[in-house]
Amino acid sequence: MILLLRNPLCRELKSFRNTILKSRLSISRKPPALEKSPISRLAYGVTISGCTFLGLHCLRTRSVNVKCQTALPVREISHHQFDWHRLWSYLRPHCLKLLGAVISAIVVAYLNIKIPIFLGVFVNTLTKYAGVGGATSLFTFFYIILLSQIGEDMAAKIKQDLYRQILIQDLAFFDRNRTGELVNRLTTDVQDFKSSFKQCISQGLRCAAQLIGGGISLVTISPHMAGIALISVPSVVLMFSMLGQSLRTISKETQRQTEKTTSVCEEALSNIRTVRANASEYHELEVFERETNKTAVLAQSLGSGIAIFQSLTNFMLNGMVASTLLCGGYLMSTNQLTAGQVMAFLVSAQGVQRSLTQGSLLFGSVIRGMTAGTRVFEYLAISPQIALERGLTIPSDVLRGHIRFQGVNFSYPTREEQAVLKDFSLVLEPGKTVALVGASGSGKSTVAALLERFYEPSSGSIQLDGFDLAEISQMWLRGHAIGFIEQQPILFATTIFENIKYARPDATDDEVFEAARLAQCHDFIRELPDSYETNVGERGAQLSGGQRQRIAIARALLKKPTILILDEATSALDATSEAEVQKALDSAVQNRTTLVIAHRLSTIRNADLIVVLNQGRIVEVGTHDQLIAKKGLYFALVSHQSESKSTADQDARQRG
Ligand SMILES: Nc1ncnc2c1ncn2[C@@H]1O[C@H](COP(=O)(O)OP(=O)(O)OP(=O)(O)O)[C@@H](O)[C@H]1O
Repeated sequence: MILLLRNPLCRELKSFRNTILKSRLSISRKPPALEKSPISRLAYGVTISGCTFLGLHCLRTRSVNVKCQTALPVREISHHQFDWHRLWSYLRPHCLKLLGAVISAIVVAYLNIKIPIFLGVFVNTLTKYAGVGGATSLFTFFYIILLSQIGEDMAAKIKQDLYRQILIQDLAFFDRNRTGELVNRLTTDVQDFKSSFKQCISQGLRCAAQLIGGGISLVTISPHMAGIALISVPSVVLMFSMLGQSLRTISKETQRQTEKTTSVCEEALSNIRTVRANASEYHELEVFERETNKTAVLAQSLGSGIAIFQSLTNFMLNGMVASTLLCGGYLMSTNQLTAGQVMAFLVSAQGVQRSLTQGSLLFGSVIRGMTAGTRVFEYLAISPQIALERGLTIPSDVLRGHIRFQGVNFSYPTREEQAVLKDFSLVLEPGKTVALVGASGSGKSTVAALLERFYEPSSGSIQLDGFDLAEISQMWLRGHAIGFIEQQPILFATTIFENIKYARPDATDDEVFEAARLAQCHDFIRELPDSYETNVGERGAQLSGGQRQRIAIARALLKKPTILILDEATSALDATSEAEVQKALDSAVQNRTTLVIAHRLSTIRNADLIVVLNQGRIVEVGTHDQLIAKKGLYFALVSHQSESKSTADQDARQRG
C-alpha cells in the first residue's frame, strides 16, 4: 500500500479525482469576470471542456511517463479542487486563439462527418463527368465516322453518276468539252464538294449551335446590350452575301482555269509521241507554265477576297465587343446592370464572336464547295439527245443489213451554220460493198458517223431493214449490228486477248481465236513472247500500225456484225501492212453490208457501188468501170492519184 501510494501514477489519479470534484464546484459558481463579454463567456465554456480534455490527455501522458512532474504554479490550493481560475489566467491571453482552435477542431469533426457524404457527391459528379466526357468522345467518334462514311459514299455515288452521265452523252458533248475538263469535274470538283460538305456539317453545325446558344444567352443577360451587339449582324449578313457573290464568280473562274490547265497537260501526256516527234517538249512546258500561272493568279485573288472578308468580319466583331463594353459601362453606372452581368455578357459575346470567326473561315471552303457542286450538278442535269439504250432491236434472223439514206441533211451541233451533208440519198443492199470517195472534207466520215448514230440527221431519215434508225437502240446497233474499223484504231493498255474481247465480253476463247484468224492476226500474235497475253501498252503503242489495225478488225468481227464500216482502214499503212490488212478485210466483208470510206482508190475497185461526194452532195454513183467511162469527178480523182503515184514511184526509182 505504501508502495502504491508512493507510486506517482496513484498520486496523479488522486489529483485528478480532486480536480474533477473541484471543477464540479467551480462550474456551479458563475465566475464574475466572465459575466460581461460573450466572447469571454464562450471562451470560458470552451475552456472548461478543453480542460477536461486536456486533463484526460495529461493523465494519459503521465500514465505513459510516470516520471513526468506536474507544472502547476506554486499557489495555495486545496488538495481536493482543481484551480480553474489559475488555468483561466494562463489561458485568457490566448482565448481567441483557443477559440479558433476549438472551432477549427469542431469544423474538422463536422467535415469528418461530411467527408463520406461529399465523397459520395464527388464520386457521383465524377461519374457524371466521366459519363459526359465518354458521351462526348463517343458522339465525336460517331459524327466523324458517320460524316466520313456519308461523304465518301456520296462522293463515290456522285462520281459514278457523273461518269455514267458523261459516258452516255451524245458525241456533240465530247466535241464541245475537252477530256481534261471532264476528268477535272470527276476528280477535283467532286473532291472539293465532298470536303466542303463534311466541313459544313461538322464545323458549320457546331458554329451555328454555338451562335444560337450564345445569342440566347446574350438576350437573357441583357436585352439592351444584346440589341446593340446585334445591330452589326445585318451588316455582316449583307457583307456575306455581297462578297460571297463575287467570290463565287472568282471561284468559278479559278476552277475553269484549273480545268484548262489539266487539259493542257492531259493532252500533251496522252500524245507524248506527237510531242516528241515535233520536239515540242519545251513548248508544252511553256504552255503549261502559262496556264498554271493564270490559275495561281486567280486562286490568289480568291484568297485575297476571302482574306478581306475575314478581316472585315473580325473588325466588325471587335467593334461589337467595344460597343458592348461602352454600353455595359453606362448600364453599370446607372445601376441597370451589375458588374457580374456585364462580365457574363462579355464572355457570352466572346463565344458568339469565336463562332462567327470560325464561320467566316468556313466561308471560303463553302464557296469552293458550292462552286464545285454547281459544276458537278450541271453535268448531272444534262440529258443526252439520243437515249443510249432505249429503242428497237431487230432479231438476228430478220436482220439483213439493208440501209437507206433518204434526203439527209446534216450540220454538226458545234458548227450549225456549216451544212456538211446536203440532200444525201443512198441505198446499201444487203451483203454488198459501197465505197464513198471524194475530196478531203467532202463529208465521207460524216455519212459513217450518221449510220453509227453518233449524230442525228438535221433532216431526212436513215432506215435499217425498213426501221427508222432513230427508233433503234444505239446500244444494240453498235453492240451487235455494226462493226466499225477506224483509220487509227485505239487499243487499251491491256492484253491482246482482252482488246479483242472488248467488243463482246461474253465471247468464248475459241470465238476470240476465230475472230483473230479471220482478221489475219492469229499467226503474228502466236509469235509474240506472251502470245495473246502480250500487253499492247498505252493506246497499243507497243504494236505496229498494221498489227493494231488487224487486232481492231478482229475486235469488230467478234461481234459477227451484219454491217461493216471501214473508215480509211488501210490509209495509214505501208504497202506490206496494207496488203496484210487488205487480206483481212477481204475475208471480213464477205456476206456483210459494207460501207468503205476510201482515200486509196485502188482498194475500192471491186466495190459493188462507188459513190462520189463533193461538198456534202452525191455527184456520181456507179461501178468503177462505169465511173471511169463517165470521165467525171471519179475519173479525175483516179487520174490524179495515178499521176501522183507514178511520180512517187519514179522518184523512188531515181533515188534507188
Ligand atoms: N465533229 C465535228 N464538228 C464539227 N465539224 C466537223 C466535225 N467533224 C467533221 N467536221 C467538218 O465536217 C466536214 C466533213 O468532214 P468529214 O470528216 O466527214 O470529211 P471527209 O470527207 O471524211 O474528210 P477526210 O477525207 O479528210 O477524212 C468538214 O468540213 C469538217 O471540218
